[in-house]
Amino acid sequence: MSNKIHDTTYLDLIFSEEEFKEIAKEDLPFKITLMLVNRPITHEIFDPLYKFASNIICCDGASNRLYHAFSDSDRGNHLPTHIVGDLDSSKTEVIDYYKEKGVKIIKDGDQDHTDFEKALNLIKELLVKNSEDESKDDRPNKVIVLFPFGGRIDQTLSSMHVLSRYLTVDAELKDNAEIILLDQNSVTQYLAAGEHEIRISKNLESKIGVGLIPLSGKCENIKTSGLKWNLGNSEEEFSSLEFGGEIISTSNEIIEDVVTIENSHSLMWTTTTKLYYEND
Ligand SMILES: Nc1ncnc2c1ncn2[C@@H]1O[C@H](COP(=O)(O)OP(=O)(O)OP(=O)(O)O)[C@@H](O)[C@H]1O
Ligand SMILES: Cc1ncc(C[n+]2csc(CCO)c2C)c(N)n1
Repeated sequence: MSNKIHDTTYLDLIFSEEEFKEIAKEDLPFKITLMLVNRPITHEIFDPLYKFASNIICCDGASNRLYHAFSDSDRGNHLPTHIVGDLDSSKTEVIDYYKEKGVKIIKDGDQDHTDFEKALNLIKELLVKNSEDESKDDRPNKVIVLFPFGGRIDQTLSSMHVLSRYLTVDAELKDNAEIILLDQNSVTQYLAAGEHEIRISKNLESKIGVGLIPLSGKCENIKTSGLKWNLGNSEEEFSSLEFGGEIISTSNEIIEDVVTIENSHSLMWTTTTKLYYEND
């Protein structure tokens, strides 16, 4: 059982008013790794994050997205650090361009695992290796998976499945990093079984459009505080949530500065961004 603080207030430093933008990425109290999947890149999300990222990993065809997201003159200022996958989606000219610029290209033809999983394994290697290094950068690691939603449902559910496994079966990455899934619409993370304290970013996340959704079987016992519709009320100490069962929690709202969640089984926690409500 884990007892953890999930603090996305660090996003306020990045999606902030001008005063924070002077900070160098080396001066951040944490290290950012970006993982791009093969979906359209939104500049209002990507550009501020890029400035602060130490590793930028493209899952295969995400390399084409990054290449075409910037003009010829600006492309060299937005290089990834790694491209990983079976490389059946990356264009040859794109790979050649990035190779020439010194980007690490890691080809893995395995057809039983997605490029998403291959990229997560690479991140695990990079972060775990770093944590064993003498001259290590020992700041906490924030991994941000960019633009994972809104495309193919098989790919999206596969990404959720892989992440869920990383929290339950293979905890090595979880122990070395905090992973969020981010696009212009939502901020999503997994909560392993345990007790959690959640603090959201004021600049990016909205207090409405909140969800608690179990994706790894039934969450037998759950109790929350700080939400408009809490689970486990005064009469019954715990509630249960089950995808396809009686209830899951969607369109919930945050009403206190800190949300607490006590859950017997892992869950997905998701908030909606302010950008979503501004653009909808
Ligand atoms: N339409 C999509 N919707 C959501 N995620 C996607 C979509 N297409 C690709 N991805 C994500 O980006 C990663 C890289 O995708 P890419 O298109 O390069 O390879 P792929 O051959 O389609 O995927 P894979 O080989 O992983 O099955 C995928 O592993 C997946 O996580
Ligand atoms: C049961 C099962 N279903 C689908 C695939 C196919 N598959 C899964 S991941 C992937 C992409 C590799 O980049 C491919 C082709 C499989 N191997 N096993």
